[in-house]
This record gives sequence, structure tokens and C-alpha cells, in this order.
Amino acid sequence: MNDRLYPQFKILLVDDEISFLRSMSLTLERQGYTNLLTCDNPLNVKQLIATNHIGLILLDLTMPVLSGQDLLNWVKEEYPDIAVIIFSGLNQVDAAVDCVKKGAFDYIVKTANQEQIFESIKRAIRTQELSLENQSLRAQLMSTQLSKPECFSNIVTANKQMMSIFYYLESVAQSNQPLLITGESGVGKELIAEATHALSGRQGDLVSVNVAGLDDNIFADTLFGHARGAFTGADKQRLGLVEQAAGGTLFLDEIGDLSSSSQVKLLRLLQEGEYYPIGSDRPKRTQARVIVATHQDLTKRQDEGVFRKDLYYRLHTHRVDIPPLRERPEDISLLIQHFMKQACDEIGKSPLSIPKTLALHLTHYAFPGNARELRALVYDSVSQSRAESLNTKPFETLIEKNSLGLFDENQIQFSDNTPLPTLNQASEILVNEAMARANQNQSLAARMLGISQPALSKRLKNMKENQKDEQ
Ligand SMILES: Nc1ncnc2c1ncn2[C@@H]1O[C@H](COP(=O)(O)OP(=O)(O)OP(=O)(O)O)[C@@H](O)[C@H]1O
Repeated sequence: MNDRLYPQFKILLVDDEISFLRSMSLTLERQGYTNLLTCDNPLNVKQLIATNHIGLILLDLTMPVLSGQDLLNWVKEEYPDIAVIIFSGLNQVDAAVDCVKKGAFDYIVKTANQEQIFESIKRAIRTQELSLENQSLRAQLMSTQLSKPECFSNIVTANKQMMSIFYYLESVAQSNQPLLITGESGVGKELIAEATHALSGRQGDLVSVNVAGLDDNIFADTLFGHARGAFTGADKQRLGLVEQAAGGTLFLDEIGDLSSSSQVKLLRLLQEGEYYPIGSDRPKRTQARVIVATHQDLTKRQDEGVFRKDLYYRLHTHRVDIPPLRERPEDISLLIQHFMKQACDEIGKSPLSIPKTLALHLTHYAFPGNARELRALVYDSVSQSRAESLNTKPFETLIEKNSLGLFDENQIQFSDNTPLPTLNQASEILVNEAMARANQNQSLAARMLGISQPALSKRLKNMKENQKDEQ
């Protein structure tokens, strides 16, 4: 059972008509708005605002003793950040214009259809949520410490960009809006989803599903479940993952590969907050926060016409892009340590010492598989280690394979009018680059250059002497 209140601030309903208050609260609760407060005496409103975190007031216009207009004036003066929607029994254009001029978010006639009322409330809540998120982001920018560092304990990093992502996540973790996580395969998107769920403080579960390759029917069945008898073989009702994630988080991985018909279903879930189990004509409201991730470039997928624009914009409100490991060289040695300890723990080995130069050697490697690739390498090395030090053979093989790969001649382009380097200059540039990539290891640099180590040593010596002569 989910007892999480929504939205994160209270909605205050003010009306002297108790029956209206009762029916409106019931209707709103059925729509998933559970954080409600009712008040049938306008004179109590000031006290209620002073003692509660109220973000939205649904205010009756015509009340005895203190009118809705007077209260609106007072709220806008004392608490300009609270949104006020005026409810009136009468459809009066003048009054509506006057209220909106005085700062009301909207003016609604009590007899308006429910869709119109819900739409207005939804918009007001969204505006308030955005404003709270802005305040929180501003506060995070000013602060130099994470409020809940323990939520990031599984993510090893010393990278500044990753730290800014952590600050950003602290600001948006409470939001009900979706979060989009992008980044190459293996950068740690799932870890980021887990940290966001932990930060959100949601009591429900984090329910993860990889949606790549799910056909539309399986997608709908997996997410929304089905009613008994919905199709042949559906002899029991089945709850979908959206329901299992109630009060928690639904994490949809590989969202860039979602089929176009499933994209429509997801959009409806995000936009309307409701869904239909297969074979049921009664919509259900979702209580789950949605996080999606992809290694695909969604802008490109959109341009190619395979990803819906409207869904892309819906997902775009909160977004983090995790940098690849090659752009976080400072993380390499930390991750090697971390994975080495994990691997040793798993096989009951004492921690191994790691050669200091190992991380340095890896800084020129592109890590197409990111942290996952590094993890696999470290695990392989740990399993091959017989002494107290980490066996670096798997790393050396990789670096050599990478450095000694076939050179693509098209990589070098000369423009027509610029002077060419002399043969000596070109050779110096190459030697310096190879030495840097090999971290000053002459044997490796020589292999990259296709010459013997003594030949390289001779060139280096000559280069040094030439430099001296020039000085
Ligand atoms: N910064 C990190 N600290 C510790 N472990 C990490 C870090 N980044 C990634 N890992 C580990 O690397 C592996 C891959 O991470 P994860 O599954 O989160 O990547 P991903 O981006 O979701 O990959 P994919 O796109 O393939 O789904 C996991 O074992 C994860 O624990």
C-alpha cells in the first residue's frame, strides 16, 4: 500500500460549503492528489498557512465574513509564491479578469467539467514544483557539500562534472517529473538511477526493466499488467511494473530502442499519469516516478524519425549526461582500486597491491565499454594474480593492442596552402606523441613507431642535443 503524499506541498481547499469541500477532496484524492487540507472558515486560513507548507490554494470566491477576493489579496501580499485557483459559482468575466490581475493562477467555475478543473490543478502543481526545484538548485549551487552523500556511496568518482551531476540530482530527486539519464554504455547510468531513487526518499521499490526489444504487447503487459481473461491464457489478473513501483521509482533502461507504439503508451503514462491494464476499460493512476536511460543520442533518433518529439520533450525536463570514462582520467585509478577490492572480496582473496603506473598507462585508452570494461579487466587481472600484486598482463595486452592497431591514413589531412613540416620536425612530433602515450616507456613507444628500442633511444638523444644547440 502506498501512503506517500502527493504533491510534496499541501493543497488547501477553502470553501464555507462543507459538502463542496468533501466532494472536491474525494475527487482530488481519486486523482492521486492526497496531500490535502480543507478549511470551511476563511478566518482560519492565515493560521493554516502559517503552520503548514502550502503550495496551492483552491479558494471559493463568495464566502461570508471574508471574501475570496480579500483572501486572495492578502495571500498574494504575504505569500506571493503560493498559487491560488479561484473557484466561483458564477461565470463572471469581470470577476475572473480581476482575480487573474490580482495574481490568481486561474479562475474556474464550479460547474466546469472535471477535465478542465484537473488540467488547471495539474498546471498549477507543475509550476509550483518547478519553482521549488529552482529554489533547491539555487541552494545547491551556493552549497559546497552534498546533503546526502551516503546515497552516492556506490559511485566512485573524483571528477568535477560527476560532482555537479550529484548536486543536480539532489535538487531534482524529489520531483515527480521524469528524469532522463544519457551516456555511453557502461558509464554507470543504472547506478545513477539507484542513487536518485535513494535520494527521493520514496518508500516504494525501485523497479527496473530493460525495454529494448520488447514488442508493444509485451511492453504493455509488463508495465501495465492485464485483467483476468484479457487474452487466451490470462487466467489471472496480473499487476504491471507501474503498480509494483507505486510510491517508488520505475526505471526504464534503453528507452532509445522503444518501439513507436510503445512510445505512445509511455507518453500517455507520463502526460496523463494514467494507464489501462490490458483488457480493462478502467484507467489506473500511477504513483511511480519514472526514470529512463539510454546510450543512444535521442536528438539524432528524433531527427531520424524513430523517436517521438513529444516524448523527447516530455523526458527532457530533468536530464543528466554522464561523461565517458576517457573524459574522467582521475577516476581510473579509484575505479581500479574499487573493482580490485570487490573482486578480491568475492573470491575471498586479500587485497592486492596495484602498480602506480597502471592508471597512467590507461589514460590514453578510449574505454569504449567505460567502467564496465574496466571492471571486467580488473576482475580478469585479479583472477590471474598469483602474487600479492595485481597481475597487469590483461592491461598490457589491451594497451598494446590499442596502441599498435592499424593506422588509418585518412586521419591526417593537409590543407593546400599551409607549409608542411620538415621530415625532422614530423619525426619529432611522432616520437613525442608515442612517448607520451606510452608514458615514457621506450620499448612500448618504439613498438608503436615500428622501430627498435635502441633506434628510438638514439633519436631521443639526438632530439635532446638539437634542443641544447638551439638554446
Ligand atoms: N562510478 C562508478 N563507480 C563504481 N562502479 C561503477 C561506476 N560506474 C560504473 N560502475 C560499474 O560498472 C558497471 C556498469 O555500470 P551500469 O550498469 O550502471 O552502466 P550503464 O551505463 O547503465 O550501462 P548500459 O548502458 O549498458 O545499461 C556496473 O557493474 C557498475 O556497478
